[in-house]
Amino acid sequence: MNIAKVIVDVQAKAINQTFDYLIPEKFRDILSEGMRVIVPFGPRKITGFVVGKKEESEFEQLKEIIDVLDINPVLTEELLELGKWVAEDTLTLYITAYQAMLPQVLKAQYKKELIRNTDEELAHELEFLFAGRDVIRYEEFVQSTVPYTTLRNAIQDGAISINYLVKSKVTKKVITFIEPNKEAHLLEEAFMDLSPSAKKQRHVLSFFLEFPEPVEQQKLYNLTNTNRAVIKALVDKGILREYKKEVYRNPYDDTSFEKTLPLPLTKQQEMALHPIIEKIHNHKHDVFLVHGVTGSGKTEIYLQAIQEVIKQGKEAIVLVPEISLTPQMVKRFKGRFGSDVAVMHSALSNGEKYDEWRKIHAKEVKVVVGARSAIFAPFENLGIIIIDEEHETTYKQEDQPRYHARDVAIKRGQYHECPVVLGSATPTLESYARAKKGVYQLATLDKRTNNQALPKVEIVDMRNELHEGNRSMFSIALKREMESGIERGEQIVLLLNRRGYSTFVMCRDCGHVKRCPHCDIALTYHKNSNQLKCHYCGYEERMPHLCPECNSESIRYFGTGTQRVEEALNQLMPHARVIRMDVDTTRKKGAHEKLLKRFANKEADILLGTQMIAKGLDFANVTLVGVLTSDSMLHLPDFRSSEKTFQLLTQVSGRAGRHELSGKVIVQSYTPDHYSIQLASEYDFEKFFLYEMQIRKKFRYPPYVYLALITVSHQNHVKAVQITSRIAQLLLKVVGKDTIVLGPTPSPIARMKDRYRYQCMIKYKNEPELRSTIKKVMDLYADEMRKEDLSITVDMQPYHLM
Ligand SMILES: Nc1ncnc2c1ncn2[C@@H]1O[C@H](COP(=O)(O)OP(=O)(O)OP(=O)(O)O)[C@@H](O)[C@H]1O
Ligand SMILES: [Zn+2]
Ligand SMILES: [Zn+2]
Repeated sequence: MNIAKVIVDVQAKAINQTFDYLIPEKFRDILSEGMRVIVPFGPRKITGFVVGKKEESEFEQLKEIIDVLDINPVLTEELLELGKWVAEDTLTLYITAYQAMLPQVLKAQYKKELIRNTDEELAHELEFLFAGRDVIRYEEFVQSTVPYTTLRNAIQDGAISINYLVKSKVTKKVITFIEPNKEAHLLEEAFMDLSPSAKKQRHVLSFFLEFPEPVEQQKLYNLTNTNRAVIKALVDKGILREYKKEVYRNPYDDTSFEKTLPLPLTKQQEMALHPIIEKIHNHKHDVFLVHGVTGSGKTEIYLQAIQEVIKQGKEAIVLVPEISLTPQMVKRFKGRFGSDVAVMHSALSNGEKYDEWRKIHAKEVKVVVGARSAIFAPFENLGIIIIDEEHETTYKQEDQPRYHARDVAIKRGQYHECPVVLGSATPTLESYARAKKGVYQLATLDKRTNNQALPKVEIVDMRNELHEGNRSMFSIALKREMESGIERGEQIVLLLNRRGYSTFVMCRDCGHVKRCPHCDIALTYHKNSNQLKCHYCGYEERMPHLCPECNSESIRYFGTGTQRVEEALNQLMPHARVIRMDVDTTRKKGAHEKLLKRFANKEADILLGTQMIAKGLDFANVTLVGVLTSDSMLHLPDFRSSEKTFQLLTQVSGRAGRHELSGKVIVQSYTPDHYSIQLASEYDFEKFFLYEMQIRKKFRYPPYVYLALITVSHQNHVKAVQITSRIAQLLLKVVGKDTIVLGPTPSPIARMKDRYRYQCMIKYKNEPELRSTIKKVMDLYADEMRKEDLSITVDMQPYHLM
């Protein structure tokens, strides 16, 4: 077959189709589906994905493929199909979906090199090409006469590998190792010969006498508390030797994880695991919802299910909300499965991400633990997919393609005929409703593994505190509990719920609030730089001394940032040691882990932080959890705000009393009677579910209906309204009579970056044609979108209603 069907990298609606290209003779044997190619497109050369091959084309005079970028396909047949589905389901371009499935490095064209991995004889032509070298530039191969099939075979045998040169740096990292340069008894002699005053050198040698293996230079510095000069002196004397070695940039040092063994399961764990194992054995797809209270041992269930999958020679994907936020989670998977685990998350550098992806692609690992996009891991023999904390909204991508990882997981589970496990202490209403209907299999764990009761929750009415003259952000009860906890040598987690509660600037005299001149939103105060910033467009200005409206001096910032809480805490309890964890203190790579480690080592009494401390943490010594502002989220214009509040309170309460010590939770609130706060304090998920479902039914929200959100934005206000209104009318004409089309209404942020934003929301139960209808409507505006800077976006599963 000498014609390739190619999806090209052009971001335009009109181009969302395959183009035929002729496959030149030299690529004919190796070119296969799922490879990236370079093709001519108009006057340009662009990349594309080969999605099929055929004998004949209805077009004449096809252009030829210029180059092939991969020797092994980067997308499997399954992933090609999956990408097509994702694109169609989310109304995105095929190319956008395919690119979302690959690490960044593979989205661009990078230089490549070929590395010889073996001393054994290569094929004749290859020996000639390498000419005694271990590494050659890929271009040398392209310019040679060596057939592509020969190279492909050598790569498949593992004799040669391809390396992408990212950012002109090699993707592999070079590390310096130090080792003894003499045999043991000679090393001892050398030790004796050293002058007794060379204390540091003697110390290093005594280390090597005990551990004569090579050790990383950096580690050696730490282990022996020494420096470069000392090592260099020993190297110069010929006692030690240094050499450089290429290693994978492994962000996690596998040897540093303590090996763990499967725990004997509790009865409830056993009952949850058993049906999953059954599906694994019978190669059947099914979706399980493991609803287990915090600390009920859900992770141990995942681990043992994966173990079974690995035993069958299959692979596992584990999604966690944003893994950099839960280093403890990585530890648990690496501890059980060691170097069989790849880790993928957004805090890794592009090179590191690529390394992890490549380990999966090369089948060097069995398990991937990762954030949302890890759902596209190129495994070909999946035995299980696990989504931990399935209620987290980070599983929904907010850019194109706007997919939900849960949907993709189920699609892949069906293809591979393997179970999908959703786990949470607070499942989404959507999932729980499905489980109750029997669409998913429900397993309930209502006991903690340590058989401790869930920590008791006390709700403090902050309005009363105010009446009684306590103007601080800490209630009397919280202060009392914190003090007695610290006295007993126990630790405290303090949550500041910052969503919808940022630090804005207001004039106390006239009420004027500083807003962004380009977006319809209050500016946020940044203390360090004494500036006001817009979080949507990046606009910034200096904090004013006087109110621009009334010239009063009483302009100041409101709201409670973590910094301010920290200051207040230091005043209230000067002896307490506080670790603050928020976006500011965790920006640096590895900072997150360091802070948690310090807390685990009891270097602080209080861990103060935002949402990021609410989940996944497991510290034995934490007995008190305080929630400073439990209701700040309740008033956001989002129908899920009660659900999110319930989830957050339940999750953060679960951080206390997880081991021997029992725990307590204090929730401060201005709306203590709100059902989501009341029911969270009673850990009554079932009751919350029933109550909230009634509300969703009454107001017609998911899971009773599906939503689609169309957002139109334009610099001209009238135009934005008109187009949204026209779209709403067009849709109204074709949808069924049960379907509701709302709009045009201003988006919750009605202006952003000087563009007016209007939206149209569709609530429907059954509209099989809705996607194609919306597509047709969008096509009407395709020209205007290209030429007039009109933007129309569609979200078929909106989470951020902002
Ligand atoms: N069968 C078991 N026997 C004894 N201890 C167990 C068992 N299973 C789990 N544990 C321990 O119980 C604690 C809680 O388990 P785990 O963290 O897996 O719970 P979880 O349900 O995932 O909690 P969360 O939702 O709060 O993250 C952990 O310290 C874990 O090591
Ligand atoms: Zn004023
Ligand atoms: Zn702005």
